[in-house]
Amino acid sequence: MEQDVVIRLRGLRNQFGAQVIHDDLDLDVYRGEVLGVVGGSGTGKSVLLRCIAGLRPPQAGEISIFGQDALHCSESARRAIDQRMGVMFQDGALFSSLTVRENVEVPMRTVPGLSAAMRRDLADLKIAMAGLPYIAGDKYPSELSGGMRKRAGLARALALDPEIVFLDEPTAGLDPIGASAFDELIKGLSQSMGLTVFLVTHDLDTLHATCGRIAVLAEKRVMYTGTMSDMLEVDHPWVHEYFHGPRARAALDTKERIA
Ligand SMILES: Nc1ncnc2c1ncn2[C@@H]1O[C@H](COP(=O)(O)OP(=O)(O)OP(=O)(O)O)[C@@H](O)[C@H]1O
Repeated sequence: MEQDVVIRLRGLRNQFGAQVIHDDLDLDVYRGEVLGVVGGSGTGKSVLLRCIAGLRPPQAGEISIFGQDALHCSESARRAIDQRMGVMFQDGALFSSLTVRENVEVPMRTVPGLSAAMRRDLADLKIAMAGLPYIAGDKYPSELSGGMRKRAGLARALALDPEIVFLDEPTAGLDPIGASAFDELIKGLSQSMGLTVFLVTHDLDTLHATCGRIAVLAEKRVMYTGTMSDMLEVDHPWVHEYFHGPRARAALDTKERIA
């Protein structure tokens, strides 16, 4: 059966001044999958995420999202695309002067006809979906632990019932227990809501626990895509070191112990 492509990138080029980050980059993301995006530091994983999420335009190439040209459409068409996607940044990127509930309500303010009471109820639902206790809604970001801030960032990314969520290093800085709880949360949300997840990570445990497919950024493009088993067969030096190094072996041991 043909898979439904929700994000299609072709010939993408991103550069800052003379520094070319991506050149002729192609990638397809399928509906309902959790795609793990990996690559050495500075290979442009975050830049790619921001580019697809509409936060910076590429210098060249095509981005199609939900079958629509996301670069050359009207502003209202782009807004409609954006409303179907949510982004969670590394540190949650929450507004420090707003409570968690108010943060989660921010994207809802763009939706006409939602009363303040409805926004509040919906925000509480998203806060619960992200695994936070009800009381967290009244807290300010500075009053939360790092893990709770990430969950609050996830609740905000889920605010508009997105079909795609972008997660930038969701487990960075979490202790192993917090990280594996977050992995379970992502997996659960993806399975229960049919979410497509574009997940930038360095975390091999997260790749094992949540990702059906992996895309490797190297040499300015997506060099390999495939399952974890496919990655183990790749003989590119960085890919081999990453998937066969000591940390990879430890992650594999953990996975086998849990299975
Ligand atoms: N706004 C910017 N202005 C200039 N250069 C930038 C900007 N944003 C990113 N870069 C450069 O683009 C390159 C890719 O950055 P990016 O943050 O996407 O890498 P990454 O793969 O996510 O790295 P890491 O794994 O270390 O987080 C880096 O060399 C970075 O310095």
